Amino acid sequence: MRRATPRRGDAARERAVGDAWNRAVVARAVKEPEEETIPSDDFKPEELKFRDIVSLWVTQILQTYGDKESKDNAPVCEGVIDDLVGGPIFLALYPYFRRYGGVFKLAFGPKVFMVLSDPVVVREVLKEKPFSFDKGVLAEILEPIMGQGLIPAPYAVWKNRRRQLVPGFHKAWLDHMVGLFGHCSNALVRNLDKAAASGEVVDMEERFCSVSLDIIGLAVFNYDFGSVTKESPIISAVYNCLQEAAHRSTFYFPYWNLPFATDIVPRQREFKKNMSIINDTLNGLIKQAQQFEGTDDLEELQNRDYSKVKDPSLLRFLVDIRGADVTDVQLRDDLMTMLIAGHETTAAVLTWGLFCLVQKPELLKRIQADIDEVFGDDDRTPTYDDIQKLESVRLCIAEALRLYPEPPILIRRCLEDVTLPKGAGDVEVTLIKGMDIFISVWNLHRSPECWENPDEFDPFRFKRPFKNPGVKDWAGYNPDLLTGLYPNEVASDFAFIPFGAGARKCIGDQFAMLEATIAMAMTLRRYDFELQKDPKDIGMEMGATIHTAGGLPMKIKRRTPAA
Ligand code: HEM
Repeated sequence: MRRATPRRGDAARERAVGDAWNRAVVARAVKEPEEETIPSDDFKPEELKFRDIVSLWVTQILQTYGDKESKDNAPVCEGVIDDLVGGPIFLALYPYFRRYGGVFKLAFGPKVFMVLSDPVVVREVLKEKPFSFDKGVLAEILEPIMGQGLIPAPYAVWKNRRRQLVPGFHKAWLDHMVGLFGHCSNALVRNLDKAAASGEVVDMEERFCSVSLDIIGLAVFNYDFGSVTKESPIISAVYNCLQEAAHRSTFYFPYWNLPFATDIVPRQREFKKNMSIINDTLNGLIKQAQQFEGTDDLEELQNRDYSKVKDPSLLRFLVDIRGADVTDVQLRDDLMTMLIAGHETTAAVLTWGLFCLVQKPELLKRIQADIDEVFGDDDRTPTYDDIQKLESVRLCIAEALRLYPEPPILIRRCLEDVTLPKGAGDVEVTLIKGMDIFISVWNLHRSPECWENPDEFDPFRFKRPFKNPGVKDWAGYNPDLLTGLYPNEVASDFAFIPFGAGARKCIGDQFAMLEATIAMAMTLRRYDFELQKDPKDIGMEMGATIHTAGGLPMKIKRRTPAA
């Protein structure tokens, strides 16, 4: 099996690249603009991927915005910029959160931004006042790739598109997707049989990336990347474009907008070529879908028998349901956004989930026994009902999302002044119009104020209530509210937000939970795993996101499920 995208090097090299990266961008933040117009030579972003973009959003904000003196009332954490480099920024923010609390202003060098890690405050921003914020610098960096797709889209576009996209994830379609997830996960586990027989070490992160890529391609546009078995030119093009977005963010001026830049500058030519590959493929798929006249009756679409539908993709649904005002460009942007948003996120939770489980052999045995109880020795693919019964697997996925949220930081920019509730803090802070905000999902998910033994992998914590009157107006975690596939922001009163919350919450949360539960259950049912590296060396990458540095090498052994 080969991975569709270039692999990263060893952990030391990862750190070197990341270090150079952070130093280049942070150096830019503290130098006068005229001293430097290009990043230093030691920074080579060739292997940056989508997940690294988050790091850019973070560092971009560090470079561009903030007013230390503004009348926001927030505690100010001052320091030297070097304290923030040398590791992922979201990790560096954790000790400051412990020292300064759930709302503080980080002022390192000339730059300032607000860090929010308090559930009551986060509830206010995401749920109560979602339209007082936009995606700020995140939208600026993603726009050349995702265009006006849902993630970067400004409010006016977002409102329209969200209304059309959400019905696409209806019950009948998700039920049908369960079959697809089983089919693709089956290919994954069959492929692992060879490694189990030969004793070969496999990188499980790579395998999970491939299966989630194949799933998103088929589900969203009925396109088979087949990445479990071969390389894919289109996905390499996607990654290359994301790298270019990363590269662009290190420059002071948008030279790529200069006349002829896309024809003269080699990397701009490359970018243009890759964007053409992606656009040609997606446009071809859109045209193909448009050739067949379907019904535009939403009720009929949502109730159809998907087992009889030739093309059950989300694209097909969007083409059928599209309003007269939706252009092909908008459809392309929607597809591109979903391809990016729905791929590595799911691969990451599977990777970290397995990483945590192999370190707890007793727990792993218990989860495998639960899986055996549902399937016995029947080697079938899971149904929707099975997933409901597989509560402990779902809780493992949720717990992996708590400990390793992807993305670990949500980014916003204030469109108007917003006064925050106090939460665990003593003072009332006002977010000032124009200010950049990091909502630290990482801090929230590991806050000792909200979780017992927050660093412990303990999936069954979600079965126990937790309260802390010290966080004013926080309802605590209530397992009685655990009704859907995972313990969401309602059950945790915004202490657990792996899929975000409020109006801009992830539209693929159910999809992702079903997919991850099936892939995890089918993998654990068939194999035992032995980690081939010291867990301490399975570090995080330098970006603000959290894939492993160097993969998840495992030896695997076929197991016999209990009848
Ligand atoms: C484990 C898997 C996933 C995780 C952890 C995840 C996480 C998130 C988060 C945190 C947000 C909110 C971002 C913000 O508020 O700034 C988001 C938004 C989004 N996600 Fe996901 N996601 C996952 C899977 C998916 C999948 C499978 C799809 C599509 C098939 C998807 C599509 C989207 C879209 C379109 C948005 C933008 C929603 C909007 O702004 O209205 N995600 N995701």
